[in-house]
This record gives sequence, C-alpha cells and structure tokens, in this order.
Amino acid sequence: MSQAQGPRIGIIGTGAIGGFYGVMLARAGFDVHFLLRSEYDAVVRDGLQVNSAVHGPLKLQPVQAYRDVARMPACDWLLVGAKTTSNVDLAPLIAQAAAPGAKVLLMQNGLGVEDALRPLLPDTLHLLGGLCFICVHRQAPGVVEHEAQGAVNVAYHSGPAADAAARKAVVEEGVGLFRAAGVGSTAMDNLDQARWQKLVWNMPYNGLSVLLNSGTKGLMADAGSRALIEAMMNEVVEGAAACGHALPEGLAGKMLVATQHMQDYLPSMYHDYREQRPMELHAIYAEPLAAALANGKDLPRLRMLHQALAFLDARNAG
Ligand SMILES: NC(=O)C1=CN([C@@H]2O[C@H](COP(=O)(O)OP(=O)(O)OC[C@H]3O[C@@H](n4cnc5c(N)ncnc54)[C@H](OP(=O)(O)O)[C@@H]3O)[C@@H](O)[C@H]2O)C=CC1
Ligand SMILES: CC(C)(CO)C(=O)C(=O)O
Repeated sequence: MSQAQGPRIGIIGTGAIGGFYGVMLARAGFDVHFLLRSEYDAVVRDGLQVNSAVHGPLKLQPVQAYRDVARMPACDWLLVGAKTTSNVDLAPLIAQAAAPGAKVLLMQNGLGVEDALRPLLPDTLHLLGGLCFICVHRQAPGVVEHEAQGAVNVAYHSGPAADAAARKAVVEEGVGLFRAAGVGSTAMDNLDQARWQKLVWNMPYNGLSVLLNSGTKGLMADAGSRALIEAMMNEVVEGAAACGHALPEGLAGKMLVATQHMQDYLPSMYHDYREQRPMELHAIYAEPLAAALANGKDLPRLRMLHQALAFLDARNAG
C-alpha cells in the first residue's frame, strides 16, 4: 500500500458495501478509518478480506478499525455502508466523526433516505447519495465476497454548497475518489431520478428473492416469476413517471436481459431475512409506494409484495 493521501475517509458501517469500497480506497493509498460493531474483534485480529471475482483476493491488514466513534479521527468523507434501517441511530455518530464541512455519502438503496437523515445532521455537512451497482455479501466476520460489478454513481442532495457549480465540485470530488481506487463512478444530476431508476431492479428482485426463497437464476428460469418481475418493473417505471421522473425507454427490458446474463445472485434483503435482521422495507417499498400514491399512482403488485414482506419482517422480529 502506498503512503496515505488526499482526504481522510471514514466508513460508517463496515459490512459488504463498506468493507468492499473501504478496502479498495485504502489499497489505493487513501487514509481510511472503519467503524465496526459486531465484527470489530475479528477485523482487528485478522484484517479485512475481500474475495473478489473481479480483482482477485484483496487483504487489508492492519485495519484502522474502531468500535467507538469517539476514537475515530475527524473525516472529510464519510461513506455510510450500514443498512437504511440503522440511519436514525447512526446520525449522531456521523456528526461526531465528521470534520468541518465533511461530505456524507449514503451508499444505500431505496428512496428518500437522504430526506430522512438530513434533519438529523448539522447543516454544515454536505449530504450525497451513492448508488452502488455491485453484488457483494458478507461471508464471515471481516470477509466480503465480491461477486460482480462495482460502480458507484454519485449525486448531491443538500448542504452548504452555494450553487450548482459548488454542488458539482463536491460530486466530482466523490467520483474522483472512487475512480482513483479503480472503481467506476459517474456524477448524476438528479438523485431522486437515479434512486427510482435503481429501484426498477431492487423492488422486484429484493422482495421476491425473500418471498420465493430464490436467487436471480431461479426467478428468471420460471415463466411465472419472470412475468411477475417484468410487471413489477413496469409498475416502478410508472411510479417514477407519476413522480415526474421519466426513466429511459426500454429500461425494464434491458435490466431483465442483464439479469439473465448475471451469475446467480441473492440480493442483500435475502441475507437480511435469513439472518433475521430487519429488512429495508421502508426505503425500498414504503417510500416509493407512498410517493407514487401521493401523485395518484397505485402500484398494486408492489403494494402486495410490501404487505407480504412486512408480515415476514414482523414475524422475524419476534
Ligand atoms: N450488498 C450489495 O450487493 C448491495 C447493497 N446495497 C445497499 O447497501 C447498503 C448496505 O448493504 P450491505 O453492505 O449489504 O449491508 P451489511 O449488512 O453487509 O452491512 C451493514 C453494516 O453496517 C453495520 N452497522 C449497522 N449499524 C451500525 C452501528 N450502529 N455501528 C456500527 N456499525 C453498524 C453492520 O454491523 P453489524 O454486523 O454489527 O450489524 C454491518 O457491518 C444497503 O442499503 C443495501 O441495500 C446496494 C447495492 C448492492
Ligand atoms: C442491481 C444490483 C444487483 C447490481 O447492480 C445491485 O446493485 C443491488 O443488489 O442492489
């Protein structure tokens, strides 16, 4: 690893996403600090391991690891890799780890996640969304399996940037960090639109993987589930349109073809359900369903999927 350079980066929540991107940035020479919880001891002892189908095996050891945010140095960029279900609890920790004028990037799926966190953060912090196009999961404490892809698209949400040029500069800085680490990254103009676009994949596949206990291969191989996925994708596109976001023509078809060619993949919601962790139902279902409905568009298949998942989530919670 080369000498630490550039802004100091804090990873808030070092799971699959936080572990993967944090290791990539640290290996590129950035000064990266990792906030952990249940996996702290294992990571201090054994380091972070990424088994990447794209980059080969990657090891980071020693790791600048913390279980107490008060011990972290103030960071210029904070990459939030926790599930959206943790955001309310994490808000004070994010504020504590932030250097003055820090940039907070939510590397999470769903809609409205920045809107929900914004009032809980100081106005002096920039808040951005990061859409991660990647297949990763935690395989063991401190061990991340990287199955495919990896790009992060970045968009500004809110904060002290005075005008469009200042917002663009912050976004470009974020894009530059990822590119310097060998990770594809694109600046996005419209965060809500980018979030809706990603939901075209996540709303059908995340929930159906749980409900039907299947990875993408199984879901695509069956004519009935494939047709259901396509119908659900079209509902998301209609919901986005009702909210003023015209998504690219033919998006659903392209996603179906791309998924057909992917190796079998279990979305992160599947792992959450199996591990009896809360599922990200609010950000991935309740928010977009409510936004569409507020604009006169009911999405019945997705509403039913959400209702069924809420039942399973409640039962998991005991
Ligand atoms: N996995 C993927 O391929 C993709 C995931 N995403 C999105 O990325 C986000 C993160 O997902 P993923 O990486 O899979 O999730 P993981 O469950 O793998 O990681 C979440 C991490 O956050 C940690 N965490 C939660 N609360 C705290 C806390 N209070 N203090 C310290 N650490 C905390 C967890 O620690 P602990 O173990 O203690 O709970 C865990 O290490 C989600 O929004 C997901 O939808 C987007 C694209 C792809
Ligand atoms: C859509 C996919 C599988 C890869 O781009 C992903 O990013 C996710 O699981 O959220």
